[in-house]
Amino acid sequence: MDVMDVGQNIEALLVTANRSISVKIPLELDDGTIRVFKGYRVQHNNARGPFKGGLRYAPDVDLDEVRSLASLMTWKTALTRLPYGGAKGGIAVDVKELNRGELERLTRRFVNRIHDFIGPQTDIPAPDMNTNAQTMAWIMDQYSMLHGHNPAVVTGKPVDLYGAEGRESATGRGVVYVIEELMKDEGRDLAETTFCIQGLGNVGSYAARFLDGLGAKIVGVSDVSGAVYDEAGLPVGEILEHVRKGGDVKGYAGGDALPGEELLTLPCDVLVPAAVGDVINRENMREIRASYIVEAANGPVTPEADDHLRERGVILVPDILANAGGVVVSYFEWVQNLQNFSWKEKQANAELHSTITEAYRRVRKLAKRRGLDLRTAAFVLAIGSVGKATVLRGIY
Ligand SMILES: NC(=O)C1=CN([C@@H]2O[C@H](COP(=O)(O)OP(=O)(O)OC[C@H]3O[C@@H](n4cnc5c(N)ncnc54)[C@H](O)[C@@H]3O)[C@@H](O)[C@H]2O)C=CC1
Ligand SMILES: O=C(O)CCC(=O)C(=O)O
Repeated sequence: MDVMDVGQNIEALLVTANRSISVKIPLELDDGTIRVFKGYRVQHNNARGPFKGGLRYAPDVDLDEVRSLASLMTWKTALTRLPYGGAKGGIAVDVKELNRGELERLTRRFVNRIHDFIGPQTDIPAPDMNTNAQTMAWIMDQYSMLHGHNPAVVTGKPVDLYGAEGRESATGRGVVYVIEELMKDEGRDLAETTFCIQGLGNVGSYAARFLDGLGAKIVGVSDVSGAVYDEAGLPVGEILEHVRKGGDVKGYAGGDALPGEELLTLPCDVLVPAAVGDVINRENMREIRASYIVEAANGPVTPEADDHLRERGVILVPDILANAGGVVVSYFEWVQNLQNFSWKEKQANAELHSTITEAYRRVRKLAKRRGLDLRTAAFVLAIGSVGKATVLRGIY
């Protein structure tokens, strides 16, 4: 906060979440067992508009994690100038332990617990780790049973059910738009640049596909099962097809198989962590060999590792910029739902390109002007914008 002109009183307003919701979700499994899950929704700030942010299903989800992810959403929507605040939610559950019907009931019961706190002008959830368009369809349906038909309560829905063309690929596409700008600024040719990507879920797989399409050389990829490396470049299309059919990276036969965590320290020019948080940390920060890190995941670099990498001259594009493509196209979906109108994917991609490259340009310009790293510059812009909205609305 000290590189910004944010007064202490405003600072106190910005660091605390507006509302933190924790709920108990009892669920009867198909075999008759009763399990009790914990669900969360943290609404961090709505000075600039309704709360907005994803829902994640993972065993280690807790209130602290959701709280910090919710604040990232506030800065992300501000940086990209979307008329939203920030929120995040989740359920502490291992999705592999539940079947489809059980997951549907869990999702619907979660909505029953939080429906009074969400809504198209209040708080609009979206997909994140281990949730997808189907999860969003269940949320829309359950919310509509309680409040009347209302597709705009959630984004990232299936295209056949009020979803926006382009939302599924938007986060990975945005990551690649940012990489293209970064490479231009750094005077590098994508075809001569090597990439390692951690995570081949929604974000990582689309980022890999689009980078491959641009002729970039992807030398390493990983998922929770393991990593694969080939310094000559991996056959990305073949790996993605293997994953699409339900396979994991460990089960892929080509390239050199490695333990998953080794992906992060492989020799490459650009490292794209696109999986979970805190993976680049005190344990491995000295072994990172990439010159650039593009944070496709939320919070993949701990503050200590961030300081260390900055001192070493590694250029890092922060999550609130690099992975903002998802929420940008979520915004387009929301607008289309409110207008009962739908755009073609080409339009969504073009608007995404201009929104994200414009945000990147503003960050890069400020960083250059004030001698800041890209993360600090992005936070200066985002926090400044939320602070200004807070003051303009008036505190009483
Ligand atoms: N889905 C979206 O639109 C957005 C997602 N994000 C962030 O991107 C990241 C990934 O999200 P999604 O792709 O949606 O999730 P996902 O659930 O579709 O995929 C997650 C991927 O990470 C892998 N993974 C999990 N733990 C791992 C580990 N310890 N090491 C290596 N790989 C591991 C999984 O095997 C899977 O390939 C998360 O941090 C999420 O918050 C950010 C913005 C939007
Ligand atoms: O699409 C959205 O509304 C939010 C996506 C998200 O959770 C994120 O950007 O981290």
